[in-house]
Amino acid sequence: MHWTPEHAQPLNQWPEQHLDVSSTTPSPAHKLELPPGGRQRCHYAWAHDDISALTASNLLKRYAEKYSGVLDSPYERPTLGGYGDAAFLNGAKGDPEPWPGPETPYPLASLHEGLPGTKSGTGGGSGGLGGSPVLAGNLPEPLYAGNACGGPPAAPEYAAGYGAGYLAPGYCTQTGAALPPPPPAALLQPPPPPGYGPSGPLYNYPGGGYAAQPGYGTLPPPPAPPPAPYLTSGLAAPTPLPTPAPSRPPPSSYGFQGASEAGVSLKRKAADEGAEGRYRKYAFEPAKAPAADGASYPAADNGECRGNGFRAKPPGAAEEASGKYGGGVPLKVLGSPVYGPQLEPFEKFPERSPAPAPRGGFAVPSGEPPKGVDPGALELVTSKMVDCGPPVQWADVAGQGALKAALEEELVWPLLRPPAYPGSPRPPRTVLLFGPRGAGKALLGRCLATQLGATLLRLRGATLAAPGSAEGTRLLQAAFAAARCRPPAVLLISELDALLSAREDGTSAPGALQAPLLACLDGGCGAGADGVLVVGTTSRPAALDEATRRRFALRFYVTLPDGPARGQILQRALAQQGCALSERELAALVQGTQGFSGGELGQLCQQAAAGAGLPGLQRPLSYKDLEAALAKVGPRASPKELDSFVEWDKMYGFGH
Ligand SMILES: Nc1ncnc2c1ncn2[C@@H]1O[C@H](COP(=O)(O)OP(=O)(O)OP(=O)(O)O)[C@@H](O)[C@H]1O
Ligand SMILES: [Mg+2]
Repeated sequence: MHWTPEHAQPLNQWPEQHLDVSSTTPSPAHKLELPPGGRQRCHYAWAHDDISALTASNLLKRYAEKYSGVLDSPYERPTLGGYGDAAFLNGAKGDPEPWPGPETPYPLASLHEGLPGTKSGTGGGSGGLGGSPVLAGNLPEPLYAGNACGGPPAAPEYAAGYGAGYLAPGYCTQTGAALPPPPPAALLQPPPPPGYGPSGPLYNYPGGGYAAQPGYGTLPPPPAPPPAPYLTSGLAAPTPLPTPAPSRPPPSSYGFQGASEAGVSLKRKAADEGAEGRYRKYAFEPAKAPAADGASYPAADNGECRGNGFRAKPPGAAEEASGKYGGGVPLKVLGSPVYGPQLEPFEKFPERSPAPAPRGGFAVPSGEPPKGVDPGALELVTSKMVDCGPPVQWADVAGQGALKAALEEELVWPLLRPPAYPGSPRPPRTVLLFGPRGAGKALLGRCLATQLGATLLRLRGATLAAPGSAEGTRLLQAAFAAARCRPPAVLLISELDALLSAREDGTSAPGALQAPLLACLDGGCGAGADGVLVVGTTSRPAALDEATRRRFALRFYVTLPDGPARGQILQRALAQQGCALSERELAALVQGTQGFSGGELGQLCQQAAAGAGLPGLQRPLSYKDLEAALAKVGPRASPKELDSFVEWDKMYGFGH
């Protein structure tokens, strides 16, 4: 390029013409072919001459702001002298050494194309000065992105495709009008994507990704790492974030039924494993001599249970601590008070203490004497229906380990523990035990009363229904009233089906006590009543209509005793008669009594004693006596009947 008259224009007009940001095509005249050093000097001389003191002051101020942003940025910057504007600031005065610029002439066209608002000849839009790595990458001059002003190339660790677009080129020499606003801090401090650090391999962003950027002021946030198809070959895709671990499902409720099923099943499995398991207290007590008071199963919960809050107690301690059917030690351990004072022998209700202490959710006394109840019926109930039998501990029930654990966890514990907070689920107040006759349903009902330290009232459906509907209703109401009057109380209604007398078509027979029963269940166990647990038992669960069935919050199948349980029942029953069979004989007897219920096993022993003509136990029973009795006593429950229990349990039972 040669000298033209244009260059003879006054220096103060040159910037308007040659740095016009609206100019689209650089004039060839703008290109200087001076040696780099001389060109720089020339430029700076023009600028220095053109800028007034005020403008210089403003520029200094603006650049000071800009540099403060750069200094704040976490990026490692090139040395200050590497920026063209540093040279601009220092000008000819402060630049001691000549710039180590390239030897080749520097094209001014690059400066124009990099200015904001400059219409590129290729239609690429304005990327701002060095704002587009794509633009920089496409330029034939490799040093453009690093320094458009003839300075040294950008720091080598800042590859043109990465950080250079944000930093170095944006600070090249510009007039005050063309200066872009300082880049936002977010742009100066974008954390490099994983695997794309400044010293990492060059990453080529897609061209379209930067072309639309109008300038620093409106730059979008740094782009996220693109998907794998955009990656250059050999560049590993960013490591995907590890999939977050699935959150645990929230607990459904804090109710007793919300207990972890796995935990429950484990416990029940352990209970089934026998006396060595964690729930040793569920193990049937070995045969013992008859108790001094004549009770068949002396209370002896010395199962040394650990971990469920109930502790073993020395024989007789339960009676001493809490009287008959007192909760005793277990209730103390649970933090519930002992239900001792009212638990006298159940010939009559004892006198109530004037101000009973609160005893958990189950033990809140009604405080109201029964009203509207026939006094005669009430007297009859209190004198005849209160159970005075010995306490029954879990260990007194042979087998049924899973069922016992379920009853304790889902019924006894929630009843003994007061609600954790207002509005917490109300513990169940009704439970239905169904199964073959003599399977131990009533025994379990008595055990529940013992565990709760509750007064036990026993009703028989057949007895209530016998005198007629009116009389049966009076007795039923009196029983519920008596239970409410003296909480805690367990109302054990055996042969529940006898109260309903359901027909084949599902309707009730005339004179049945279904309606009074439902009314009593709603009133005696409803939300307004506390301290009463109703245990209904039946060997005909199919006779229960839906309304009655729904009134029982829990429904458990009481199965026939299995082999080990049969052996335990037989051992204890025979021990009471002074009979000690050898292991082989006992095993044979257990084998021969398959399908027997606990009640039928007791009948077998009685029959053996009667057949041997030994009412007074002159001699111990022998195996032969039992063999002879086996010919007369057999299991009553047919396989078909047992199947029907299983089916009903599947449909309406709670399993265990
Ligand atoms: N698992 C058992 N362990 C010890 N004794 C048992 C067991 N099952 C039943 N018995 C004994 O069998 C007899 C009958 O038991 P229970 O009255 O509880 O049976 P049931 O299921 O209520 O019968 P029903 O349906 O006729 O009312 C009782 O003496 C009881 O002690
Ligand atoms: Mg019974």
